[in-house]
Amino acid sequence: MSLRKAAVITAGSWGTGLASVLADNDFAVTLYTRTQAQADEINDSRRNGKYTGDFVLSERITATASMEEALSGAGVVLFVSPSHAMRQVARQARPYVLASATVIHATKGFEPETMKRMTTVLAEELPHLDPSRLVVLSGPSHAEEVVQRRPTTVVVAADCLEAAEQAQDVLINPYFRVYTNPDVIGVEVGGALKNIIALGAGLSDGLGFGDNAKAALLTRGLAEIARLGASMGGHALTFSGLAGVGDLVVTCTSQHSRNWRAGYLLGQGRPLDEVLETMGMVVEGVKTTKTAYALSKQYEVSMPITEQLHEVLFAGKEPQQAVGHLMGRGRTHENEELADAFGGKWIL
Ligand SMILES: NC(=O)c1ccc[n+]([C@@H]2O[C@H](COP(=O)([O-])OP(=O)(O)OC[C@H]3O[C@@H](n4cnc5c(N)ncnc54)[C@H](O)[C@@H]3O)[C@@H](O)[C@H]2O)c1
Ligand SMILES: O=P(O)(O)OC[C@H](O)CO
Repeated sequence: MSLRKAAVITAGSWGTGLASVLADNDFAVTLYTRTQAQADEINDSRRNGKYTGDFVLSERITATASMEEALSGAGVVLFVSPSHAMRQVARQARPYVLASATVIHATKGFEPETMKRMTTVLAEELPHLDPSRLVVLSGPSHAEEVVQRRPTTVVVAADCLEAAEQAQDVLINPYFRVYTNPDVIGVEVGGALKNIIALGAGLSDGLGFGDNAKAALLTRGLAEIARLGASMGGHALTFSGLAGVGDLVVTCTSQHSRNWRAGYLLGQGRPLDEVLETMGMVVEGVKTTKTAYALSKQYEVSMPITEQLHEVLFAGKEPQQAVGHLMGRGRTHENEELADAFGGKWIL
């Protein structure tokens, strides 16, 4: 059987997870690695040790440190680099990405310097592509479970329905269920912002708080995500879907989560630099906290959890003090819109 060709850029944990899905879906996959040593390891041992441990990669996956070789003839291209590296990686890829390719990104974050979403960065760096066909993939999906073919659901969004359906078509299989969604902004913003709340949930667990605190963080965190997301142009319903609640739940409750684990170590009193060093993998929530804090000011949206986490991460505030601040704020309604909706019915 002649296999269709897909390229996955770059070869971290999620890149490896998605390469495995594509290999299972009858693609010959080329995985772009940052170093020749990593490509050699993958090709020789069928393992990507640093990122997916002992998981044995499909024979259909080949690694290369050459961007040209990775992208040559690829009808499907997946960008999965950390958000801070997306522009550089896309620029490097530009000469080799076919104009006809289905281009999907699965990165959760904003460009730190510009606060731009990843489809914006890709549209700027790949000007020969139709921007309405750029697809974002998001949702509750830890690579550790995807490589073991455990049931997982995700969402793909694009302005162009046909492009979203093409992405759905190449990725869906019996253990990887892919839904389409028209809300590119909502899906990208939801996927990025949940990492902040996951850091907070880890911090809460590291401090020894209980399930009540975590449920509060999830619920009030979702309110913040939806407020900023809607101000940026996302649709409220997206935040109650896979790219909102779904991803928030998995990232705040799973020990696979890099963001939760980083928060947990911070909660145990470890300094941020040391935590990031220990993790060895990207913890998107740290840079995203800085961006979301700035966006909350720009859009004049109240984001108290993000604000307190920002103080803890970047201004040396003690986590206990941040919790005291959150719990001791002035009294408010749970939801202003709901209070307004019931306005006539309150007994005054
Ligand atoms: N790991 C998961 O389960 C998972 C699931 C869904 C989404 N994501 C998202 O996918 C993205 C990637 O996460 P990950 O967990 O695979 O990260 P990772 O740390 O496992 O891997 C990152 C990869 O990017 C490469 N890289 C880092 N900096 C680079 C640079 N400057 N230039 C080129 N390459 C560079 C690294 O070599 C590595 O191959 C993140 O936005 C993350 O939020 C991850
Ligand atoms: O491991 P994390 O915290 O980077 O989260 C990975 C995915 O976004 C979970 O859906």
